Amino acid sequence: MQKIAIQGVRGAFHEAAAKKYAGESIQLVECMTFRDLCKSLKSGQSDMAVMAIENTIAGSLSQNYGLINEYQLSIVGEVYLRIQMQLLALPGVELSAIKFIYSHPVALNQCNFFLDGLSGVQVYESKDTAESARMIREGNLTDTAAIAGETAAQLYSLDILKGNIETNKENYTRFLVLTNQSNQSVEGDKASISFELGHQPGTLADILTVFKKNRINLTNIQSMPLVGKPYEYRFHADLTWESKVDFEKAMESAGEFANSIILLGIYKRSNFNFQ
Ligand SMILES: O=C(O)C(=O)C[C@]1(C(=O)O)C=C[C@@H](O)C=C1
Repeated sequence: MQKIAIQGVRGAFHEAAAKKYAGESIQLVECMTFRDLCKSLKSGQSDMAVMAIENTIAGSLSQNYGLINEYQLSIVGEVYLRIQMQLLALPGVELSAIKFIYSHPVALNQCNFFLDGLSGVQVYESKDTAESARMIREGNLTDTAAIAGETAAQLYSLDILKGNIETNKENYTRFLVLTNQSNQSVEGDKASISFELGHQPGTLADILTVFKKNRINLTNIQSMPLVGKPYEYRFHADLTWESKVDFEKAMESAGEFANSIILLGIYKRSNFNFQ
């Protein structure tokens, strides 16, 4: 059975993403931080890892781009999940009794509109949505609610006090599937790369022009600070193409413009517009 590392515990959105990618029969390796997830992969404790990378409300989980580079991991796939957030509490507890709300910071960020409308409630960041739900059940906390998914409600026998509290219904999280072996799948039609550029005028424009000329579509570009080199950056980009030859040519020319360029993985693109 495949051992797949996730950030969080059973019932977290990461579990749903892992199962969407690899099927129901997997062995979950629960990691409480994204760094622990990378360590689990590196040490061989897990065969694959699933890592949230961007959300359509909360934005990018920028520290994760840094971790992928730091641990030299490869990307073998991507998964999109529609995310619906529920306010969960012990059965019988009413909203007026809630004094504390716990959830993962990215999950809280997706519910700012709902949270802003509450008064007299303290909101705390926790490691995980499902873990917050479990804490309420195990501690029998009658003044506390968790923001988590429906699966967590079922698993920890909690009621939904308020359903679908995400700020916008078009709420999707993109997860990356990572391994410790290099990956350049021949069937892939999407790639993730990271590169560093010289600090001269036009270097970013030059490399982007290479992609444009070779009909490569950029689906995302991020910059991450280079530690120890203030105000210098490493870029992470996701690329798609119609013809693989275009991608190969683009990578060859891009190499001339970048100080260093790393192919993090070629994989099959996935669609967020499912249902
Ligand atoms: O706490 C969870 O359930 C998670 O799987 C984490 C996480 C994230 O890191 O973005 C995953 C999906 C949602 O965007 C909210 C939280």
